[in-house]
Amino acid sequence: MNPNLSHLNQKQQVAVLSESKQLLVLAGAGSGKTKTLLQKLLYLIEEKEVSPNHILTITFGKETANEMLDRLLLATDETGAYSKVLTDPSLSKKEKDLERHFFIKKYKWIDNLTLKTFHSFCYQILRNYGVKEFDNKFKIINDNSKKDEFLTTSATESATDVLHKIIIEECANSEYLLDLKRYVLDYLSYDLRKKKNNILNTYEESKKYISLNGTKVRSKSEQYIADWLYRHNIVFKYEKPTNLTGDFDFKPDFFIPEADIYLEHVSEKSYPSKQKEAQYKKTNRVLEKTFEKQAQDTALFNLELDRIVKGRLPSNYHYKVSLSFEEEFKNFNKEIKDFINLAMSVMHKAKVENQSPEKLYTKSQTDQHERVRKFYQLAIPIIEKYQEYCTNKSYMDFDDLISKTISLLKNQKDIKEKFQQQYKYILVDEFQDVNTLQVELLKQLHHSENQLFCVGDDWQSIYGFRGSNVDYIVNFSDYFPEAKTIKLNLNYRSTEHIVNAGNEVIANNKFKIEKEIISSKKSDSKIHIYSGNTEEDNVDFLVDQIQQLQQEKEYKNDDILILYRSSKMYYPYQNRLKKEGIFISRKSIHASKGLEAKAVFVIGMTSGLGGFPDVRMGDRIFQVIKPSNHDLLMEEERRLFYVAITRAKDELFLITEKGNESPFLKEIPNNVRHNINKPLRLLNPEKKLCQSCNHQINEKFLFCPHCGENQ
Ligand SMILES: Nc1ncnc2c1ncn2[C@@H]1O[C@H](COP(=O)(O)OP(=O)(O)OP(=O)(O)O)[C@@H](O)[C@H]1O
Repeated sequence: MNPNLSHLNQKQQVAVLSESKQLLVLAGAGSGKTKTLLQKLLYLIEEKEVSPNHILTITFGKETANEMLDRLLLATDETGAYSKVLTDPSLSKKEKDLERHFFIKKYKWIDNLTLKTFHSFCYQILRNYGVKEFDNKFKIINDNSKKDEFLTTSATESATDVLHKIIIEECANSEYLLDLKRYVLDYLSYDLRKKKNNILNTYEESKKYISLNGTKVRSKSEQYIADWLYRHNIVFKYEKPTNLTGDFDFKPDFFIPEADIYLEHVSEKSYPSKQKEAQYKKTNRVLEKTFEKQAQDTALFNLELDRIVKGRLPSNYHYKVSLSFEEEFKNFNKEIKDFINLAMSVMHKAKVENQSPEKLYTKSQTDQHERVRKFYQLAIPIIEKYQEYCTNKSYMDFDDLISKTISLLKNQKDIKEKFQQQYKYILVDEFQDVNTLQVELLKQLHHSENQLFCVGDDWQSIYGFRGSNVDYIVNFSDYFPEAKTIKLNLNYRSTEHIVNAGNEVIANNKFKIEKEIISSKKSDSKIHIYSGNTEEDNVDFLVDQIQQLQQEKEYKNDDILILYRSSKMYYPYQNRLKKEGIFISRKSIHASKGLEAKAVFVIGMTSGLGGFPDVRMGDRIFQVIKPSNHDLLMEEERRLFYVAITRAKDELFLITEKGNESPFLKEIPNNVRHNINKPLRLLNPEKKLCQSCNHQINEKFLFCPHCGENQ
């Protein structure tokens, strides 16, 4: 272990040596934030003789925590044995994890460090000290996502299972069930909506409203009548072909057999009903009429419908219908799933923003749209019951881990003091991605006499959609008033063209901290921007360039990285790369944080929906929790682009489609770009076709990489 500060540049050294109680190390990509944080850790232990027990290091992902542990082990293990473990290709990830565990145990000082993710840190606190706040033998409930961090203490049921169960229970109340069904029919059922929007050309197709029992009717008011009858357990026939006198066929709007009543609803669109009325009269039948005007006021309309059937049905006709969830929703499994997913997202977002279901409900009811109000009327009771259920079963989800730890520290001063005394140094990586709960937790843990050391890059904040808020880093001193900031502006990773392109791109964002990042490397080549005429051209180009890098520059698989905004963009490339025997790392940009490679290909640089940027404002339902803003979402997309291009050390390729280029490409300055528009055939005239399979190959190849035939 050697905290040799001469490896650091001057500003990095200042950060390591700083005694500030609240410090933000703010830097551009590749400027050594992680390196500085680790050096700080080593310096504290080695030079300042701080006990590892007094240091808390927090990271975002488990991978990053492991990477930091690896870097500490490598710096400590002078035998070289750990280095061998890490580079041993025969060891699986699981085996390497196990080895890491053994090595940590061997080096006591590393074992005594608290180097954890926010979640695993809170998990540990609640297990050991949370008994007054919650059952400390809690289990983790998650939403079917891949987090396997706490596998051994996970609940056997998922959050979705629980919500589903609760909805079924809630539907024992017929009012709730019918309201949910109305919501599903009105707002979630895609097939019905599709039908509604179609041009209606036949009389039958113009029945575009669907009532609770599945009857298709012609107007919203008729739907209301049908629903009212169904809710009151009254059997009815709609537009049943009828002939009362034997010489005239017609279709009454409604017929209620039990009461022997015919009901016609009259609106401006109704056909004249004189002939029908004559039939009823001739045969002495009871005809009742309702009018469109009455339907405007549901309270009055209810009374009117009640008056119509009163006295003609058994007196208990209005007794609540007993309906079964299974029966009512048997054709709507997908819609119920969508409703549950929406309720889950709302619950998650509300927790991250620290908003109670009660408060959310009140806010939602002032929304001008019925759909939004109705959603919350249905979802809030479910969310409240879900919380009760989880408490009863001692379940906690990932958000609860943090919020319960916060309330533990707030409610129990002795425990809070214990942690404040213990953690004299709190080091936080990737600070740009914190959310409201995480900032609150840090405030609770940080004592004014201790040091809070945060590193991050506001230009790389890309998790706003998951609840993180770039404001915490941009306005750090609003939240930590004693704060000092050190800016690291020397990029060690990328060539000057790439660094300049990054600076120029991010200059288009308004909500940021100004910094001028400088490169430490001269550029050999410009940024390659390829716009093919077809998808095939793009695939050809990517394959060709990878082969050239491998053959001419001897790049290994690890030296090349393919990045995309969304995984769909990779589909056209997938099979071809496999066919060509090219096994290169590929990642979504969100998952590429902290990574670097000699050559980076960013594919799918197109415009429009599903391209890049891909700004989606989300469902209005979420606006109740936190209003979204198009410009801010656009800035987050641009930061995502910045993260993508700054992963490249030497070569950067941006692949787009001619005529459909991403607007971000225009932001790359002309003096650092190399535009390529021609298809590969014209680019590389020295290419030839394989004699056996006709595949286009490099002139120099002795065999075809596609079919293997000698040339
Ligand atoms: N003072 C330095 N001298 C030489 N190389 C350095 C120095 N500081 C950092 N580096 C190198 O620069 C590269 C980037 O460093 P590091 O990963 O710590 O940056 P980062 O700021 O965390 O990056 P990003 O935020 O883009 O993921 C690494 O290869 C690292 O070893």
